[in-house]
Amino acid sequence: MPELVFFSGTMDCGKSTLALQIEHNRSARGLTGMIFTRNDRAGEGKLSSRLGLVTDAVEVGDGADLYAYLVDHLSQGRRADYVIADEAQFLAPEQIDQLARVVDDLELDVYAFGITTDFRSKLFPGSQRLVELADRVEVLQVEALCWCGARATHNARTVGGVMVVEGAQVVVGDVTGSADEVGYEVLCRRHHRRRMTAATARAAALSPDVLPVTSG
Ligand SMILES: Nc1ncnc2c1ncn2[C@@H]1O[C@H](COP(=O)(O)OP(=O)(O)O)[C@@H](O)[C@H]1O
Ligand SMILES: Cc1cn([C@H]2C[C@H](O)[C@@H](COP(=O)(O)O)O2)c(=O)[nH]c1=O
Repeated sequence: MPELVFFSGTMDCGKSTLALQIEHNRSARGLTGMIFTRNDRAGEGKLSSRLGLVTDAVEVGDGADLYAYLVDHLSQGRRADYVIADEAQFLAPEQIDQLARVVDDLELDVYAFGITTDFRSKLFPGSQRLVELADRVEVLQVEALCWCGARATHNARTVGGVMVVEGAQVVVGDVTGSADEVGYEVLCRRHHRRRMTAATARAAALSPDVLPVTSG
């Protein structure tokens, strides 16, 4: 039976790498994938991984109908044996419904990849719909780690290394942002709640307030 599978995790846990591996393994067996993405850091119409691999993809625009796109593609006599949707958190809930219809009516497997929650630990609407509709939700096995060594479960947005909690839900960026620009850092829940990033933890450790008091 074809399935809608949601591969979810924090930023930087290997989702796009797995998407590219699934694509590689299937195309090596002569299958053809339809690859959708939206707002990849590498630019429009790209699916990229931090390991350096990149492939072309169909950039999903606002209001695009993914089911109609596939029906049109197939009715032109072109092939699609399975579907990959990366950065699926950026898709609208209706587009997730369309992907579910691709599974049920076109009988294609759909593999969706995305982060579940935003920098405020709120569900992205697309991810919420995926959790509601997916046949399976798979959590990535390679764990991203918080600076404290615990498993990272949350995405923090940072400016100059300091966690921020105000701003638009969507701001494309990376976990390797330079000091003064908007970036992201993955944290465990404890440190996300305390808004303690690697930079602020380092600063706190160096603060004279926490140095041992010397007598005399
Ligand atoms: N230089 C490197 N050497 C080995 N693995 C790396 C390197 N850089 C990144 N990675 C791996 O790639 C992962 C990020 O992969 P990516 O597919 O871009 O993540 P995601 O799509 O989940 O944000 C990291 O968690 C790490 O495991
Ligand atoms: C937490 C959070 C992230 N984003 C953006 C930042 C990146 O461009 C993508 C995630 O990509 P990745 O391949 O999983 O690293 O999402 C955002 O727009 N808003 C957020 O709150």
